[in-house]
Amino acid sequence: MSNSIFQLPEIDNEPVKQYAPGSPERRQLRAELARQLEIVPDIPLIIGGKEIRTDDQKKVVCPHDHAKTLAVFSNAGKQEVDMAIKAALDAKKQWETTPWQDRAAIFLKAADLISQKYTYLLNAATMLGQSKNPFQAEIDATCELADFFRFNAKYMAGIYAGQPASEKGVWNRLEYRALEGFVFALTPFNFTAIAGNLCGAPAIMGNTVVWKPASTAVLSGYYIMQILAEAGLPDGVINFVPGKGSVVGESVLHHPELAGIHFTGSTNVFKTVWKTMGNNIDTYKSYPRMVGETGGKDYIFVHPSARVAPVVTAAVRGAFEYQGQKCSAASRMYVPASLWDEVTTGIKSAVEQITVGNVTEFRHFMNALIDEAAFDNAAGYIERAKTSDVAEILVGGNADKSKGYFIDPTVIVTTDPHYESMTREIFGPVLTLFKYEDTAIDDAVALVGNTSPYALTGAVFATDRQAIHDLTNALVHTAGNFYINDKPTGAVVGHQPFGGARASGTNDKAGSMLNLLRWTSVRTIKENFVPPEEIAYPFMGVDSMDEDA
Ligand SMILES: NC(=O)c1ccc[n+]([C@@H]2O[C@H](COP(=O)([O-])OP(=O)(O)OC[C@H]3O[C@@H](n4cnc5c(N)ncnc54)[C@H](O)[C@@H]3O)[C@@H](O)[C@H]2O)c1
Ligand SMILES: N[C@@H](CCC=O)C(=O)O
Repeated sequence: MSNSIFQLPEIDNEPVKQYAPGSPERRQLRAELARQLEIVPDIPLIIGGKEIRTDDQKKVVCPHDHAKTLAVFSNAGKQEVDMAIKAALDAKKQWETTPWQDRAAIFLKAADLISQKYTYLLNAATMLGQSKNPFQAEIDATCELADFFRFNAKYMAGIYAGQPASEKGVWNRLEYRALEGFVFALTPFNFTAIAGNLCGAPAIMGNTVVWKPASTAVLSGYYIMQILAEAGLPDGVINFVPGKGSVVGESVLHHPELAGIHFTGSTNVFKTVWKTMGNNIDTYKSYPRMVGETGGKDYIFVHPSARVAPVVTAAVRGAFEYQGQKCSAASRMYVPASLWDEVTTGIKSAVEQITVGNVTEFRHFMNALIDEAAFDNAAGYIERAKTSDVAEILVGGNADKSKGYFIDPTVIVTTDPHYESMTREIFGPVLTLFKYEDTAIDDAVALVGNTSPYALTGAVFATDRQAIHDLTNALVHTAGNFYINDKPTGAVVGHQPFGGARASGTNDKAGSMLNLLRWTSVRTIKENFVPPEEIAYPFMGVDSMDEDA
């Protein structure tokens, strides 16, 4: 029985633990890292709550030490993907009719498990498997994931409270149904929180999910599944099927009951998925919802009135935190000639202080790139810049993959605003600077919008209020997350809903009500308490024959 309109508990952001020397959290994290380095979990597929293993075994390795196997996992084949779809469809009836407060309670409990009992488990798995330092793991695997789960409960309740007006004698209601069918969550390697949210957001709205994690993030994904099970998520609501994208995609994208895709990853993969779905449109029972957050070529634009110290900090943190493997990472920067020497000197000297290394040595600001393909791609840009006529390396430029996939933070300076590292997403620790003449500022502003197809994040630095106003207007379509005097990374759930447009995605704003709205299909119900019994309209009741004459 639930004869109440329940209020959720107060929802707040998870505080960030600092891991300072001597702190208890630092000790506990170290112990958990050591424990995880001693074991090699054998990760199964999880379908309908059952653990399933296949002969197609793969490894999760430490990016900072690629000879070290962290876990082994089963890859799904077609048969297992079909089982996962069936499990999602079987679980649907019960889950979509589960009262909203029970769905909310499961995710609120999961958030508490993430932020307390399992914080070191998830943070350590994210550090070792995805190569994050303690701070980057904490803001991702603990804070952002717990925030997504808690704020989604709040947004769900807010959506459900949205009801229409009713005229006298009538009750109009909106029923926020789950989508008809199952949702496919296709998740990237770089944020444990994003992976959890791409499954969690549709699920809290009553949908059931087939989840294909990135192969390099299977370990943290597996722990999310275990936490959700402990929080009470029924079997089959989320089905965990690591596997090759094309194999998993083949069954899922051709299934008539595909109700939506919740994707985060590269632009090319999303376009491929979209094209496949477009070609299959006659197969589907409904028009599947397409929600995709994709790549970026994020900028920092420095106005001549800017203060240099914050620009330097934003450039270094924005470009090199997590080795530049954030879709939001600053990767191109426009600097006025009047500030050029000061800005480049500041960036160079800050970058020279950065060390790159093993995640278990807490002194490093940066760690390894996720895998060899990511390493080769970023190193390629650096090597080409070394021999380019229009580019040179200001600082950095070393790369070594012999033990781990390490690349030094690297700053390229170019005289060509359309040079390849100004236009293409690199997804590595490479920042490119372009100097503009102060007198040609309008041309430089125009470059921001027409240099790359992306429009994810961007930052402007200025102290002149008119300049801030003008830049905000001139750059209106260049970024879905626009920052004034701050770095373009580090959006917080409930504070800066996240997502971009153009080639950067459908801009359905993760961490907001706007995203959850995509996972519901509304039924409007009109109930008439006094149904009319007359067929004739009132105007037909004439007073006399004269009136019609
Ligand atoms: N805009 C955002 O919010 C956001 C956030 C995080 C990451 N990203 C983007 O994600 C990318 C990095 O993540 P990634 O390397 O994991 O992305 P990716 O596109 O390589 O992979 C994303 C997911 O798609 C799967 N996949 C790959 N090829 C597939 C195919 N042909 N069919 C079906 N599935 C396939 C992968 O296995 C993975 O699970 C960057 O481009 C980054 O900008 C965007
Ligand atoms: N939401 C994150 C980026 C996610 C993409 O990788 C940020 O704002 O930095």
